[in-house]
This record gives sequence, structure tokens and C-alpha cells, in this order.
Amino acid sequence: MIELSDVRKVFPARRTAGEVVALDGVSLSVSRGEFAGVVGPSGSGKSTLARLVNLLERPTSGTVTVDGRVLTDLDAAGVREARRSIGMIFQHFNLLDSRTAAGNVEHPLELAGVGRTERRRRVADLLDLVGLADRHESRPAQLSGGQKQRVAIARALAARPSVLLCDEATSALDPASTTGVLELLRQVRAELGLTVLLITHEMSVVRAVCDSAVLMSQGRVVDGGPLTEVLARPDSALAAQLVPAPAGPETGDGALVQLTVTDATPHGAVLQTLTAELGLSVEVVGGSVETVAGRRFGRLLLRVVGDDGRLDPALARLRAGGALVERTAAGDPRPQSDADDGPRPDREPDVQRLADAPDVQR
Ligand SMILES: Nc1ncnc2c1ncn2[C@@H]1O[C@H](COP(=O)(O)OP(=O)(O)OP(=O)(O)O)[C@@H](O)[C@H]1O
Repeated sequence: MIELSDVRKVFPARRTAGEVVALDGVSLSVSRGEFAGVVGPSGSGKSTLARLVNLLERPTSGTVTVDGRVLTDLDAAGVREARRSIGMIFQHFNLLDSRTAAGNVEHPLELAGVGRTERRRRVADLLDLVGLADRHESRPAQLSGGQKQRVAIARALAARPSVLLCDEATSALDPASTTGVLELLRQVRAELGLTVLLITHEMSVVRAVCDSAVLMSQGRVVDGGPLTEVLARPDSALAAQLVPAPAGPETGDGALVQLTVTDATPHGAVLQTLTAELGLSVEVVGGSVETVAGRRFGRLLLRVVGDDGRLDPALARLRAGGALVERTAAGDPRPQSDADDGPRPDREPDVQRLADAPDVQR
């Protein structure tokens, strides 16, 4: 379990006088065994948030609790000990080039003082778990990106953590390796009962593996929740990024109506009501369907032509019956996300990425 309560992180600005508010009162709760995503534009505070969970950075104020332990109350020795239950993987793997795959996985066990026989046994089990049973002696330079990340996952799991933090863990991988690593993360989450917090800028990653997600903007959590709930909210900025609304035609007769399709909503009845009951002509002019959190989710854009006066009462009635329908404007059917806001005015362009930070696991 991970709990952040009203966390604020202020850095002194690197190049100018003044400060940078990286996190501005963030509260977040991730249940045991949950796979949670953190998304948001560059500079929104995602990496800072990840670094706070294992106290690589101390918050300026607020509390961080992991598995019931308030990390922000611990002294340095307590934090070091607590970090053993928090594994972390990075975009650029952070493997030791001079060591073999087995040597990399073994390293945290050496640091923890685990005996040689037990170390060897655990390394073999871990490399087996990540599908690299035949690559014990390979050095990082001899491995593909996906294989390197598998070694990093095995290393992160060596201390038997209860929480795994993934910071852009698939951003440097090709699509096939990304799929493989994400499947592995789902698998280890299920087998080991891990709580996973995954920082990413890729919505496809969230769609593929997360149960829940938060959207960050300018150091704040601006939207979030279980994905199935988020997607059913018509005004959700996060939903708009997960499954972007189809662009509507610029011109044409009639009204545009957006119909959100989920496993649980009666979308078939909407089409039937509009056509058969109201005698309106309905044409699908755009749409997309995705699998999110293992469920089908889509948005259809309908052009509805006929007696316009009958449309709004019909939509209200359909909504009352659980359908997710709303009138929308051409070309701009949903509230737009802030993903393209560009950098914050106070953003420092060359902030050191978490991937380059000292790796506590090494
Ligand atoms: N050590 C630091 N010193 C000064 N400012 C920092 C430091 N770390 C982060 N920041 C600033 O805090 C803000 C949030 O940065 P952070 O790296 O957490 O964002 P992010 O969402 O992870 O972005 P990206 O996706 O580009 O990595 C940015 O304005 C950044 O410049």
C-alpha cells in the first residue's frame, strides 16, 4: 500500500533565483496489489512523485506511508531499511556493465548480507522468473533492451519488495519488448502480490496494464481513479487522454452526439431509441474502440438528423437509463487534455532525470 498525503516538494531553482514547486499538495492512495499509473505532461511532477515514494527525495511537507510505515517519520537508517521493501526500475535500466546478468541480480543481495548459497539460489529463481534462465553469464552489452529491463526487474525483486516503482520503464524499448516487459510486470504483480506504481507518458502503457491512474498537471493530481470509473465519466480529462474522442466533421446537417461505449452501458439501446423510437436518422461519423484494463471501451461520434427538439429530451432519458451520451461540437467533442500545454514557465530544461539519479538498488 502506498499513501501520499498532501505532499509538497519545492526545489531551489537551478539556474535562477527562486523556487520550483514540483509537487503542490499531492494526495494519492494505491491499494495493496494494485497496478497504478501516473501520467501527465513533461514537468508535471511524475518523477518527483516516484522519488518521494522511496524517499530518494524528502517532501518539503506532507507524509509518505508505505505498507503502513510512515517513511517521512523515519531517520536515515530507518529509511534505508524501509527501502528494501520498495524496488525500482528505470528507463535506462541502470545495470552495472562490468557484471553479468546474474551478477547484477546478485548485487543487492550481497549488499544485504545474504549468504552465497542463498544468493545463488535466489538469482537462479529470479532469472528464471523473468525468462532469462539461459542468460546468467551475459553482460548488459550482450543483451537487448528488453532483456536488460528483465535483468533490472529481477534485480529490483531480489530483496523481495512489496512495492515496485517503474519510472518510464518501457520508454526506451521497441513495441515488442514493451509488450513483453509489461506482460512480465503483470505476471510478477500477480505472482508476488506486488503493489506497482508506474510512471509513464505513454497512454498505451496505462491502457495495457493499469487498474487505476492519476493525471498530473503542474505538480497536482487533476484527475484519477480506477480506470473503469474514469472512463465512464464524460468530463474526465484522463479518459480523454486514454481514449481520445474522435474528431468530428467540420460541416454537415444535424447534431453531433458522442456515445461512450463500455461493457456496462446500454449503448445498443441508444441507437435503437434514436432511430426506431424517435425517427431520427443516425450515422456513425467517427469512433475508436480500445481495450482498457482488460475491458472494451470506445467512443462513437454520431450525426443525428431529424426533429432537433426531440433530441435533448431523448438524450436526458437515455442518460437517466445509464447511457453515456452527450451533445458535442464538431471537431472538439471533448474537453481537451493539457498534455500539449508545453513546458511550465518555471520548468528547468535540463533537470536530471530519475534514470540518471543514483540507484539505491545498486
Ligand atoms: N532536483 C531538482 N532541482 C530543481 N528543480 C527540479 C528538480 N527535480 C525536478 N525539478 C523540477 O520539478 C518539476 C517537475 O519535474 P519532474 O521531473 O518531476 O517532472 P516529470 O513529470 O517527471 O517530467 P518528465 O516527464 O519530463 O521527466 C520540473 O519543473 C522540474 O524542472
